[in-house]
Amino acid sequence: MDERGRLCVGIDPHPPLLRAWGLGDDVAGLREFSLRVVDALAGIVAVLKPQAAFFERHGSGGVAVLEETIAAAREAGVLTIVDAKRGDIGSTMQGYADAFVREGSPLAGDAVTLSPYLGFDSLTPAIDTALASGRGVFVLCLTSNPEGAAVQLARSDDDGATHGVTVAARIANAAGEANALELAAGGNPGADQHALGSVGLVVGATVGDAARRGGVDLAGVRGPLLMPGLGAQGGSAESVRAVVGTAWGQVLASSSREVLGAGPDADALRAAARAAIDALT
Ligand SMILES: O=c1ccn([C@@H]2O[C@H](COP(=O)(O)O)[C@@H](O)[C@H]2O)c(=O)[nH]1
Repeated sequence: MDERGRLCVGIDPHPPLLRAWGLGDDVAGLREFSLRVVDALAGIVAVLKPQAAFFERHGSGGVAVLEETIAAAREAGVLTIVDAKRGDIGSTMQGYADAFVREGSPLAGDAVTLSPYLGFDSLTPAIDTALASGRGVFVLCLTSNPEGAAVQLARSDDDGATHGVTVAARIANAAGEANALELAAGGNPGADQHALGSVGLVVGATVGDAARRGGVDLAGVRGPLLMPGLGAQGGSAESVRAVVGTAWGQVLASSSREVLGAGPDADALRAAARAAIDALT
């Protein structure tokens, strides 16, 4: 990010995009699309984010393309976040951890997105496995879709001590605690205020003042903020700034359809990505 800026481009091979690129909605089209995106953008963006759903919908052949895409990105020197949004009871979570963040797994990028709906602590196997293999996780906190707030900004009143704390704030606080432990274990218990831990949050570029309303201390998380929603969902560099306030140094904003829609021409893809990077600078 220091070298290339704050943009992540999602690899979301929607059927209409495949068609617009002159490709079939099949495994061959998926492969061509994904490898062209890696080839065009690997040298200029900080991170690529393949959306697992659009690979899985093609069955085992699609999953093989996801593996090939992750390997191609690694070979080309760009980080990947596999957007899989996994979450389950702890014992099953270890299976997801082995798939998505374990060293040597063909489905492991540099980080994976996780859903904390079964409780933040159910994610421990994935967080531990990620840390052990030099990878990271991004936990859903304030998602970009309008339906998310009903759950994420709900306030719990299940015990007197935490009465009125939002779900999102609990997630953010737990991520902050994990990062504080990691940073302290690394011999940096707060001396470098800019150091970030490996447990990031997903915070939509579209959520406006939800962090303030939900009592979510984004700067206090001391982890990266993956911010989808640029472009097609209405988010912009300005809306990102409004969402994060003083946590700007943690931002990795993400766009899929808006950048991908500029293709299939590689120069046009690169120009769209550069424009987004510049806007975020
Ligand atoms: O809160 C969230 C979490 C994940 N996403 C994912 O990001 C991309 C957005 O695609 P666009 O084409 O830029 O809208 C997509 O893969 C989502 O599943 C999100 O949008 N919001």
